[in-house]
Amino acid sequence: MPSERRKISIDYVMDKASGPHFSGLHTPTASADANAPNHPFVIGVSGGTADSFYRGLTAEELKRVHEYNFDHPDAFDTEQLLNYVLTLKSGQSVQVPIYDFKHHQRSSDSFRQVNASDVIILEGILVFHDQRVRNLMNMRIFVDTDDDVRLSRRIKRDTVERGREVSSVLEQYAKFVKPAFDEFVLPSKKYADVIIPRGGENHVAIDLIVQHIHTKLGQHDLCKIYPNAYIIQSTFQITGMHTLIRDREISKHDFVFYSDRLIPLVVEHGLGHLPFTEKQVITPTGSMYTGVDFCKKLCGVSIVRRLQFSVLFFLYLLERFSLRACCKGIKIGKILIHRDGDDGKQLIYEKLPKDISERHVLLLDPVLATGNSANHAIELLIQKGVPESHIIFLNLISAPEGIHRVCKRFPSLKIVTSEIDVALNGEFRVIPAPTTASPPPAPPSLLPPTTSATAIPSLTCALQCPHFESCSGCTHEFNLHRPVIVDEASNFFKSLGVSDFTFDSCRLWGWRCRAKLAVRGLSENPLIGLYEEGSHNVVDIPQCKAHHPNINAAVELLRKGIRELNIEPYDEDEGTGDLRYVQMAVTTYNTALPAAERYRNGRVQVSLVWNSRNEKSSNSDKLNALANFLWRNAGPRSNLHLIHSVWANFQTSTNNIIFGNRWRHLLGERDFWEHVGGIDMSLDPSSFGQANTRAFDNLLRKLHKYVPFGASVADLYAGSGVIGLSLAATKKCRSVKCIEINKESRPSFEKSVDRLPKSIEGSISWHNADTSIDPLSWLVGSDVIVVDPPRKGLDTSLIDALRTISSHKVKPSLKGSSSNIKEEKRPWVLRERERAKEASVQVGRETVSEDPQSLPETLIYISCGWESFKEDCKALLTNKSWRLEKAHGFNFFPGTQSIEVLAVFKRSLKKKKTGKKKKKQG
Ligand SMILES: C[S@@+](CC[C@H](N)C(=O)[O-])C[C@H]1O[C@@H](n2cnc3c(N)ncnc32)[C@H](O)[C@@H]1O
Repeated sequence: MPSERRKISIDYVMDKASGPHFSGLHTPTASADANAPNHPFVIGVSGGTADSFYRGLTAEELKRVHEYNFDHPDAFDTEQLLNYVLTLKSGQSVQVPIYDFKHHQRSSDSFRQVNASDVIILEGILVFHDQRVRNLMNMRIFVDTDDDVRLSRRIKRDTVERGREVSSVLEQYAKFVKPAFDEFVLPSKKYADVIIPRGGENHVAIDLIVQHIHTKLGQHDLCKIYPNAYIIQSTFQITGMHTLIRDREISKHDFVFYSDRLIPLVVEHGLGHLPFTEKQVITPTGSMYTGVDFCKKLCGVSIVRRLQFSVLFFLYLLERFSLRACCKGIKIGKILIHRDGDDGKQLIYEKLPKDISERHVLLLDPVLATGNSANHAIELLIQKGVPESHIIFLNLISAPEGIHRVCKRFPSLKIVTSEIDVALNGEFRVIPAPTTASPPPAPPSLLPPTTSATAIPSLTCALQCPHFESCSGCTHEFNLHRPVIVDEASNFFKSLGVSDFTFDSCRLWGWRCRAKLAVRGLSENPLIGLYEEGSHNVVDIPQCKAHHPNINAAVELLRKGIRELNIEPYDEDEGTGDLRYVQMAVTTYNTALPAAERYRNGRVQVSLVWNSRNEKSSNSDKLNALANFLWRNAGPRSNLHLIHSVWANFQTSTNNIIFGNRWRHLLGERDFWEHVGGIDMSLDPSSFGQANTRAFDNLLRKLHKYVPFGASVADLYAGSGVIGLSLAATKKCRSVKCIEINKESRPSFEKSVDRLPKSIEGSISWHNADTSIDPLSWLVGSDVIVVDPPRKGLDTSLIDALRTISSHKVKPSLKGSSSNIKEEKRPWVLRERERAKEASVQVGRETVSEDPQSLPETLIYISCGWESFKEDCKALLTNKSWRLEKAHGFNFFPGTQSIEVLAVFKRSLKKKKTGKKKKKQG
């Protein structure tokens, strides 16, 4: 970034902040209060003193002013500070008091007007002291300045600006300032998101922060920051077209159709920036019309890389149809950027008209990601003599990083785009803005990941949650897009011969669609959240950054209901109280809404875990009242249709198990559907469901690649059978067996099977069984085994069976149906034959379509527990019965160090001894 520009933005912040430490920053074209954004970005800077909010001293205090501790939190009017920040946040201006240091009073006749702003900077040495103030901040910065430097600055300020003696400054420093700093200020450092060593001279840190704020200001603000960036006016039509072309499931026909509609809009907008000359024509009625003449000398240049089909196709459409249709006689050129060279940006080819320097250039690139290739191409055009101001850069999707990079470097060039996404992820793919509800598509990776990019804590991917310190839900605040464990995983797999481990990120915030929260505290002040690390204290987590926003909204409503209806939260020590836990699960399955709006409008299934044996217990009136309260306020008849359904679970045991065995559906739709892995899946509240639905969908789609069409599959630890059913539907499996210990999952399986396409002919069954008992019987007869165990990993008996499977001989008696296999091999089933029959569900053809003698060739291990996975993986590989072929990681739990792993193992086939060898041996 040119230093001159950097200085401008910082000076601007500083300029506004130079008053008494409470400042608003308007981006250059932001208008006053009326247009202030709904959510200004509040930055707390612990560095100076919050002079504006000193209390005026009483007559008594004035008498002994030398003993008054101005550095104690009590010296400030925190309530007023809180009020002012809230007012500014709500879009109204405030009149900040001015403190008179001579008389130790607030000036009665003057104040400073601070208008509502996009960015509010709240500066003061103690601004992190009060939790309520801290919670209002989006970002907390601690300026770490050396003690000596602080003292010398204080001496200078108090003697020069406040007319005090050096000796009195020193006395005050030793008596009050330093002790208060050590007692209140230093400990508050832990609340900072960013600590800046060396204070304001640290330009690298300040630059990072400024960049972060720029990103936070959002897409339209980028256009305010860079007058050379233009975004075409968004309409539902345009968003709709984006939604369609970004959908990975779009048909080719629709992709062509909608791209062909969208691209000309960008091109037309770009053409509007070309210079024109006035021209007069005579109309057929003989009158004169004064208009303009188009710019004649034009050239369209596309940036070409080795890209996936969709991007090349975009370019093709851009050139052939949009440009040629919009601008008759336009010349076309190409710049090929080859990314595999030294630094991934080596230029290898260019084909441009000879007179390019005389032309206006429309530079075309469908996606502007990092901006590296674009800058490279622009430099080349400038070298060829094209003036910077003659270049208009057109693209469909831009990442803020790319806009920053190009606009800063080439301020006279213009960028026209149709959407600006939120950011780039760790793999330098654009992350769609939150309004885009579809999962991130797979736009091209424009650069290979570099180590430096992952080493810097990414502020754009920071959690920024006020509950981080106390809540046990998240363990990591930065680089949500790439948990540190990914590097460990990558090395682990490399050491096992898999060097192409990939990691996919998805939503970084609002990803959790299923949350179990404890309810504790008092009815007038309920705490709804998770346990504090290592304790049984529940931390209230309103507005959790990981939760789907509608879970947060439902939690707030529940809190209100608890208060209004006087519901007693559970008391663990006494075993008393009514409401123990709540499970909130979001369904984004709503076919009445356009796909892009489904995620945002997800509805919440609320399961209230009630401290009683059943619905006839004495406190059940309150349960019904609470359910009705939720339904009345956020059910289908309310303005805010948030709640999908309400369930009750009855639990009285004193152990830590959340759910009891008894469930009751109280209100709303009974069935809860989600669309994942290409199928509609029903999930009862009692069955296991993945919390990160979007990331799970990504995983399933990857998993499909490793299962051949027509395979027979055993899905162990199956839950409701989502993996098995998704394979049955997409891979037309010959047979699918799902094995699950929790019988509550069966109804979900049955309902989901009913929704499978009728064309599926294979046999599909679900068995209520413990995988660890006689595991071999589930393995034999399947080509592919999928295991998705809980965090603790595979049962030892299953690992043993997998390790020894190659030496397994199928007894002739085992031939026949799979149920025969069970009956022969598992005496406990024989003994309980009737019950076992009841516990299995079979759909599809009667004839069993697995080869009872075949042994699995592929093992797909899905793991949510990295440590146990490593152990299981080593155990599977030690006797060489399996080899690891592929491994992929998925960001299922942003904010934590957990990742979900999909590992594919292939069974090592024993080499048959050749006749030659036999002879030799003989
Ligand atoms: C991580 S979940 C996966 C469920 C399913 N694959 C899904 O994605 O929805 C693990 C499942 O294994 C089940 N389970 C745990 N131990 C088991 C065992 N010994 N035998 C069979 N299932 C078991 C649990 O009840 C749970 O449903």
